[in-house]
Amino acid sequence: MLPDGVLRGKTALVSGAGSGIGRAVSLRLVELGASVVGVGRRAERLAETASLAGEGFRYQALDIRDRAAAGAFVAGLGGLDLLVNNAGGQFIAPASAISPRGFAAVADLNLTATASMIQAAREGLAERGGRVVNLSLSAPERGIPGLAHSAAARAGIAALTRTLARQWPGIRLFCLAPGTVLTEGVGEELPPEQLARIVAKTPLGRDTSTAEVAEWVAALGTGIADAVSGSLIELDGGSGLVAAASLNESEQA
Ligand SMILES: CCCCC/C=C/C(=O)SCCNC(=O)CCNC(=O)[C@H](O)C(C)(C)COP(=O)(O)OP(=O)(O)OC[C@H]1O[C@@H](n2cnc3c(N)ncnc32)[C@H](O)[C@@H]1OP(=O)(O)O
Ligand SMILES: NC(=O)C1=CN([C@@H]2O[C@H](COP(=O)(O)OP(=O)(O)OC[C@H]3O[C@@H](n4cnc5c(N)ncnc54)[C@H](OP(=O)(O)O)[C@@H]3O)[C@@H](O)[C@H]2O)C=CC1
Repeated sequence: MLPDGVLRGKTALVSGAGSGIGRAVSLRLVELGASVVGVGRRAERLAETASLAGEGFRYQALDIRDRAAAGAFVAGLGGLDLLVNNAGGQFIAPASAISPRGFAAVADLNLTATASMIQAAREGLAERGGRVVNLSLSAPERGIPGLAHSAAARAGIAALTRTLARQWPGIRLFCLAPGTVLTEGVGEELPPEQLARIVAKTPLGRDTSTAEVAEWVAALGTGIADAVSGSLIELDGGSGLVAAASLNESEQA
């Protein structure tokens, strides 16, 4: 448990703040004293987060894939202590059924648009010795049947995180990779029985809660882990050790 007020005076930008992990992260950062700016496409979901967070949270409807709007918004924030790139997602499909446009849409959201967010925030983060936390998937480098596009994009973000950690030593960058977090979003993609089977295959036999992800993001935001940069931290009950997630019924498709 982090001490009360540990993030007082800090400013954070959280993408995908209107639901699931992004909402939990935003609420925890505000609870610890940070001023949080939340973005996402659906203003009504962001407004719900705002009503739960109270003072300390403001929001803007924004599609991170709209480069011009996102770049201008992020640069306009000025000094930034923490950027949480949580907006992301994909559709589940066998690799053989992913069209070039489908691949490009997922690669854009989870890699290229996310990279643009980091680039747009670079100066504001550097001014304050800031930190970046990129939400990823556990063990994308091992391959995830059903998520060829997303695994490729998330492995790309892990490589970008390592590269930027070398090139921008004034900014700490992390990838945080949950295994299964039982959010509404994941529930729309996978039926409960399949989620239960994936969770049962993990060494710890458990899912990861939104509160656990939020606590990790907040902790990374405090500077407690400033001896680290560029790392992929797997918060997944050991799922990545055994490649527990296979989202297609058949491994081969
Ligand atoms: C159990 C643990 C492991 C799971 C861990 C992961 C958990 C999570 O990520 S939780 C979050 C869950 N929510 C989501 O992931 C939903 C997010 N998805 C989206 O927002 C969208 O699917 C998108 C952004 C990825 C794509 O949106 P958009 O650009 O609007 O896409 P279009 O509808 O224009 O389609 C573009 C292209 O993609 C093809 N496509 C779309 N859906 C499918 C599908 N289900 N199967 C195959 N192909 C699909 C679509 O057909 C288009 O291609 P063309 O037909 O060639 O034009
Ligand atoms: N739940 C899980 O088991 C796991 C989740 N993850 C990752 O964690 C992150 C959060 O997932 P989770 O909370 O479960 O799912 P959600 O679907 O609830 O969260 C995704 C968020 O991203 C926002 N978003 C999507 N596309 C865009 C866009 N183009 N511009 C701005 N915001 C966008 C959505 O808001 P809106 O639609 O309003 O734009 C939504 O708030 C995702 O990156 C996900 O892939 C990783 C591993 C496991």
